[in-house]
Amino acid sequence: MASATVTEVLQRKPKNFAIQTNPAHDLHLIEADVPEPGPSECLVHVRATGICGSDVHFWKHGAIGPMVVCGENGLGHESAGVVIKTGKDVTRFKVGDRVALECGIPCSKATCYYCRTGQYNACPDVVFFSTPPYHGTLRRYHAHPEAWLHHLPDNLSYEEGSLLEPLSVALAGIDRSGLRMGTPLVICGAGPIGLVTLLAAHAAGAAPIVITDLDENRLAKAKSLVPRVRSVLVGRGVESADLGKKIVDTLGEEARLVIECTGVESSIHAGIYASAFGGAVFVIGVGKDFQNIPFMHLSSKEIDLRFQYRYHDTYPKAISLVTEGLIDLKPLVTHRFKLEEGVEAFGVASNPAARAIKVQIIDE
Ligand SMILES: NC(=O)c1ccc[n+]([C@@H]2O[C@H](COP(=O)([O-])OP(=O)(O)OC[C@H]3O[C@@H](n4cnc5c(N)ncnc54)[C@H](O)[C@@H]3O)[C@@H](O)[C@H]2O)c1
Ligand SMILES: OC[C@H](O)C(O)[C@@H](O)CO
Repeated sequence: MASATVTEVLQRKPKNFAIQTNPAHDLHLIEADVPEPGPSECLVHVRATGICGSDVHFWKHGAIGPMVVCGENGLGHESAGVVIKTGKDVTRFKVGDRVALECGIPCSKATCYYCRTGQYNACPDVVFFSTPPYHGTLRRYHAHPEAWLHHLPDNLSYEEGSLLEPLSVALAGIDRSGLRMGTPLVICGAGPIGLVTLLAAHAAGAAPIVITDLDENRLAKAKSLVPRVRSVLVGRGVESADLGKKIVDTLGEEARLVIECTGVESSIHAGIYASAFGGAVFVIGVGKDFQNIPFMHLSSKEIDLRFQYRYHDTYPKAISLVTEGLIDLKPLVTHRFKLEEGVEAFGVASNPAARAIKVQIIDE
């Protein structure tokens, strides 16, 4: 079937709706201009965007650590879509190509140590769409540098394309954590990041695996995704050392690796107490600016406490893992909304009673 031209698409859907927040925590739908792609950019009709916890955080709290919402700020960075127009220097994409958007655009200068050495997630001049002051990709039309678009194989839906972003976070963490086949693993938190980490760790051969959460429904979801996972329901107010012991009992041994996906201090502590001598607690979750650590416990058990910040070079790997059938991201999507219903979608994503895992905003 011939691809629709930009004129046809814009005739059918002329309004470039976007979801924005601001320092007054006012989440709203706006109509933005349709951007003209630069010479090395593609204009993308964004077809699917997942709502991330950080989007909710920017809306409700106005900041994540040093990233502070200072003005009108468009949200969304888990997106996939179709190219509807190309800049004059674009060589790898044509109109009609289906793409996943990698939303952190580093400076890529040879003078940038981090870009030069491949650690582009550390580029100090990165433009990360949706992180203030940059608008996000939760909009109908978005101009994206061709270098940071990835071809979406035919057997991957736009939704799966958007889920490559949280999968990227998990893959980056798993890669740097040194997880191996047979590593006894604990995953703290069964939100989207914990669940994607579970899928990836299962595919990578971690065994046995325990996952924790405060929410029984999320643990049930984990079990439905990976039946062999063992779950620990975290009671509020339980001492972290006691919880650590319960996790060890459930795992059957002390953990060689804990991948922490909540950023909550007590959960990090429980992970530390569940670790073996020489083990590692690898923190993906983000949380309070200052947190205490059980210093002498870490010291006397030589437990490494390490962190992950976004990702680099994960999209091609993520695409292969999903295309080859090792990781199925589809069951993570629990709710779907139209772009025009974006504010309502955020209401569901931020309401625990709605039991959402991944809320998607779809624009046909
Ligand atoms: N490092 C990075 O680059 C990066 C990237 C993406 C997301 N994140 C962070 O990862 C974390 C997880 O993201 P998400 O989208 O899954 O968030 P989420 O809030 O949807 O899920 C967190 C889960 O942790 C559970 N939880 C809370 N306190 C707990 C406790 N004490 N013990 C066990 N479970 C507990 C919650 O019930 C929830 O299910 C967030 O902090 C997010 O900001 C970090
Ligand atoms: O996956 C990317 C993360 O959600 C972002 O780094 C966010 O936490 C702040 O921009």
